[in-house]
Amino acid sequence: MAARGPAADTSTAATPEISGLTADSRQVRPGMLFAALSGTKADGMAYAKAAEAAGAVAVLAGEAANAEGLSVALLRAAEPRRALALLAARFYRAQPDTIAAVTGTNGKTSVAAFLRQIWATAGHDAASLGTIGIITNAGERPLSHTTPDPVVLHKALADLANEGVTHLALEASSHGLDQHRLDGVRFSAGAFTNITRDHLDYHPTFEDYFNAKMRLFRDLLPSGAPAIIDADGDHADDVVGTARAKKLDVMTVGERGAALCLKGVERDGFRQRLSIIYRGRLFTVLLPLAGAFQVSNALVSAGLALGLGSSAGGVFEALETLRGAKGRLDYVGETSAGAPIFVDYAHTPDALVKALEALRPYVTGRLHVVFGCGGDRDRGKRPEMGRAATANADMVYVTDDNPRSEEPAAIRAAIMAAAPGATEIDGRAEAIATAVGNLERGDVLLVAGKGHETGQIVGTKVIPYSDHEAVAAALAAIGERRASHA
Ligand SMILES: CC(=O)N[C@H]1[C@@H](OP(=O)(O)OP(=O)(O)OC[C@H]2O[C@@H](n3ccc(=O)[nH]c3=O)[C@H](O)[C@@H]2O)O[C@H](CO)[C@@H](O)[C@@H]1O[C@H](C)C(=O)N[C@@H](C)C(=O)N[C@H](CCC(=O)O)C(=O)O
Ligand SMILES: Nc1ncnc2c1ncn2[C@@H]1O[C@H](COP(=O)(O)OP(=O)(O)OP(=O)(O)O)[C@@H](O)[C@H]1O
Ligand SMILES: N[C@H](CCC[C@H](N)C(=O)O)C(=O)O
Ligand SMILES: [Mg+2]
Repeated sequence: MAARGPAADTSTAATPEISGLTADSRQVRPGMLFAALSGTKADGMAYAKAAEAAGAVAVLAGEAANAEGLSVALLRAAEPRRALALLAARFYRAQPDTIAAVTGTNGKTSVAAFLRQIWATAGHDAASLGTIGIITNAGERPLSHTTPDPVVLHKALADLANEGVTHLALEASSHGLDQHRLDGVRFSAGAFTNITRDHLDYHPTFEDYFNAKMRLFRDLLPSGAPAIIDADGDHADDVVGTARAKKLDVMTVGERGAALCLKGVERDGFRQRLSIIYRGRLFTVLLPLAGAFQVSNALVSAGLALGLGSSAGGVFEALETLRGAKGRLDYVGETSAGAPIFVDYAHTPDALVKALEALRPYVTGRLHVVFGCGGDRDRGKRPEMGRAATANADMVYVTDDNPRSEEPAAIRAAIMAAAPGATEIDGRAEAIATAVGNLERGDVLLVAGKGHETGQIVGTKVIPYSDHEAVAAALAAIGERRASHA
C-alpha cells in the first residue's frame, strides 16, 4: 500500500511500499511504517531514529514533529493515533460484516459473550473480542488488552473475516476509545451498559471518562445504527441524548426501557424468570444466571441482536441457554456443609456492590468477601471498595489483587482505612484459605476482582495464579469436596 493515509499529510515526495505497521520501535522490521505516538510515559518520536535503523521506511507523527536527522518519509497528522488506526484499517481491509461494540464501566465482557452466544444459536459464525480474549465457535485466543491497539485489532478483524466470522461483538474500553484504537472499524451497532467510578487515574475527571465513552456514539457509529442503552443506570439520559444527536436508532432496555421493558423478575434457584415486553408482546424467559446485573446484561445483548435483525423468538429462546463469561459470578465449589463459593471479576465499587447484592438472597448465615485492589490503578477506588464491602458483606477479608509496581501493604491499608472490622491478610491464596476455613452452613463466599485471570502481576512479573485454583486448593486442604461443575 502507499504510505499516504486518509488523515495524514505527507511531507516528502516519497511514497514507499509499506510492509507492515507498528507504534513500537522494538517491533519494527524492514519495510514497516513506524507510528511515533506521544504516550503516558514516553514520546514515540524519541524512538524514530531507532525505528529507522531497524528498517522503517516511513514515520507517522504529530504535526509538530521535526524531520531533522531522519532520512525516511515523515508523515504528519493532526491526530496520529487516529491516522494510524485508519491506516491499519486500510492495510488489513477485511472485517466481519456485522460488528457490534459495547461500552460501559461494567458488563462489557458479559454482554459481548452473551451476544456471541445469541448469534451462534441463530446459526451465525460469531465471535467476541475483549478482556477474556477472542472467542469464536472454533476456540479461544488471548489478548493483552480489552480493546487492542489498532494494528493488533485490525489484523484480528481481518483474520476473523477470512476465517468466515460474520458477526463480531467487541468491547470498547474508555482507554481504547480515548486513544482512537477503534477508529476505522466498520460498526453496525453499539451499546451502553452503565457508568460508575473507574479509571480516574487515566481520565482527569469523571466527565472526561464519560466523554471518552461517548466517542462510540458521537464519532464511531454511523447515523441510523442501533444504539442499545440500559435505561436504569445514572447518566442513561445523557447517553440517550448523545445517541439521538447523532441520529442513531435508540433502543432503551430495562425497567425504564422503551424497546425492551422489564416488567418482572422472579428468582428460581440460581435462575431468574423474566417478563419482558417487546413490541407490545409479553415474553417470559428463564434466564439461567443469578443477579440483577446479569438481567441488565442479557437485555442489552438481546437489544443488540434484535436491533441488528434477529427474530424475537430466536433471541428470547437463546437467553434461556446463556452461560456467564468466565470468572463472572462463577460457582466454583462448596464446602461439605453446603456453603457455596463464587469467583467474580468485580474490581470497581459498583461491581462489588452488585455482585454482593446478587448473592445476598442465597445467604441464611453470613456473606463473606475476599478482595483487594489493583496497583497502578485509580487509587480513589480503594476506600470506596472498602465501604462497598463492609456495607454489603458480613465478613470482609482485604488482601492483594495485582500489586503491579506498588507496595501491597500500602494498597491494603488504603482499603482497610474505609473497612472497619475487616480482616487484612497478606497473600491472596492465604486469604481465600482463611475465608473458606471460616465458612459454615448457610454462608456464601465471594472471591472478587480477578475473575478469569491466570496470573498475578507483582512488579513487572506475572506469577501464575488463579482464584479458581486457590479455592480448589483451599477446599482440598480442609478435606472438603469440590463441586464438579463450574
Ligand atoms: C495507559 C495506556 O492505555 N497505555 C497504553 C498505551 O501506552 P502509551 O501510549 O501511554 O505508551 P508509552 O509507554 O507512553 O510510549 C509511547 C509510545 O512510545 C513507543 N515506544 C516506547 C518504548 C520504546 O522503546 N519504543 C517505542 O516505540 C510505545 O510503543 C508508544 O507508542 O499504548 C500502549 C500500546 O498500545 C499500551 O500497551 C498501553 O497500555 C498499558 C500497558 C495499559 O496498561 N493499558 C491499560 C490501562 C488499558 O489500556 N486498559 C484498557 C481498559 C481495561 C478495562 O477497563 O477493561 C484496555 O482496553 O485494556
Ligand atoms: N451490568 C452490570 N452492572 C454492574 N456490575 C456489573 C454488570 N455486569 C457485570 N458486573 C460486575 O462487573 C464485573 C465485570 O463484569 P464484565 O467483565 O462483564 O465487565 P467489563 O465491563 O467487561 O469489565 P472490564 O472493564 O474490567 O473489562 C462482574 O464480575 C460483575 O461483578
Ligand atoms: N481492565 C481492568 C482490569 C482490572 C482487574 C483487576 N484485577 C486489577 O488488576 O485491578 C484494568 O486494567 O483496570
Ligand atoms: Mg471486559
